[in-house]
Amino acid sequence: MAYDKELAAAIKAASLAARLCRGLCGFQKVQKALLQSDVRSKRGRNKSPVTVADYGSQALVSFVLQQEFPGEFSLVAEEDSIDLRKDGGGEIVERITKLVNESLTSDGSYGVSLSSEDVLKAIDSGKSEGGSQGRHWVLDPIDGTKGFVRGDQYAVALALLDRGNVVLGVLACPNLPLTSISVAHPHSPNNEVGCLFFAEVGRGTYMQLLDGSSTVKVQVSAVENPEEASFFESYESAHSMHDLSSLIAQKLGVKAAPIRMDSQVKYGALSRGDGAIYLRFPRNGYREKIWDHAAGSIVVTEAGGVVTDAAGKQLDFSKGKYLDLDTGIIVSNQKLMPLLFDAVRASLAEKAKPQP
Ligand SMILES: Nc1ncnc2c1ncn2[C@@H]1O[C@H](COP(=O)(O)O)[C@@H](O)[C@H]1OP(=O)(O)O
Ligand SMILES: [Mg+2]
Ligand SMILES: [Mg+2]
Ligand SMILES: [Mg+2]
Repeated sequence: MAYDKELAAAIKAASLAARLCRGLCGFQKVQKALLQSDVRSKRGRNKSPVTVADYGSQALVSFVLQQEFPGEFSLVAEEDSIDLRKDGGGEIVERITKLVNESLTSDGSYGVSLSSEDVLKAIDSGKSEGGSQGRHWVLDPIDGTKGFVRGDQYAVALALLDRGNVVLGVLACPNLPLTSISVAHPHSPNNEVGCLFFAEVGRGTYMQLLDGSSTVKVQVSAVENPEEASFFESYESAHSMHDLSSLIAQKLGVKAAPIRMDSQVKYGALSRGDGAIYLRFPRNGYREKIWDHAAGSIVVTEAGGVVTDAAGKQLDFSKGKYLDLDTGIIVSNQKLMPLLFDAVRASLAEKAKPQP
């Protein structure tokens, strides 16, 4: 219907990018494990890691979308080529170009080989600022780079904004087990892994294997009693305040220990009912980016869930690269949300009180 062609292209682009990442760091191909030289620190104050796979994934998704939609094209994406163009970047650019070309050859649809400059240009076409007018693709080429480097969870997250609203989202999750993850088995190394979630506005959320087979419609958990609910939060305590989540969980009466996981895989797992709540409270001063929540939020809302900030407001993706938020992001099903919201408000008030 309205966005069918865009959704098909997004699934193709994210699947190819996931294949590129998997070749470097997957349970199936551990022999091709990430080399030390493949991981860099970004410039600036926030020296977050970036790898050849982050760049390769962004180049590939950008190239595929531009092939599928020649003409007007706008992409808001996490990475840029500034560090790659610096002296000494040549070798890493060659590695990225090789990875991108191997992925394109394995797919066979485009019959081209990209030069290093083509790859750098593809990465840089993600410089759009987004906004409330027109259509913009939104990409996190690897969401959860720290998880990727550790061999844990990560996602290729791609969404489309139309006049400021997220209208479709795809989350490729190469390390997510096909069956439910739980507190007891957060990693399930013996289980088959690799899922892709996709959602289009008004049409529900689906999960399939990364090869495109076995598509099923998914729904968030129907749990109404907080004592039976389990909750997700960041693996990294620097990304979200674990002490605040545990206070909220305690006030709510949640019994289970938190399931700690990297990236928007949390939204995917929640959309199929693996847990009932996701709590995210970044430390003061951190500004959330749209590419960290656009795909995940539509995957959850189309599966029947609710995603708001800590004041209960819907996330607004129309303001450019950043989300303008009150304090944090909370996600749950319709039934639990009022209780969760009360527990969040009470916990924030308690934390704000001066300590005796
Ligand atoms: N200091 C930070 N606080 C919160 N989130 C961060 C911080 N630094 C990076 N991130 C981003 O948070 C997301 C990971 O969230 P989670 O903690 O849920 O795994 C990623 O998008 C990561 O970026 P990146 O895409 O570079 O990995
Ligand atoms: Mg990053
Ligand atoms: Mg991210
Ligand atoms: Mg990223």
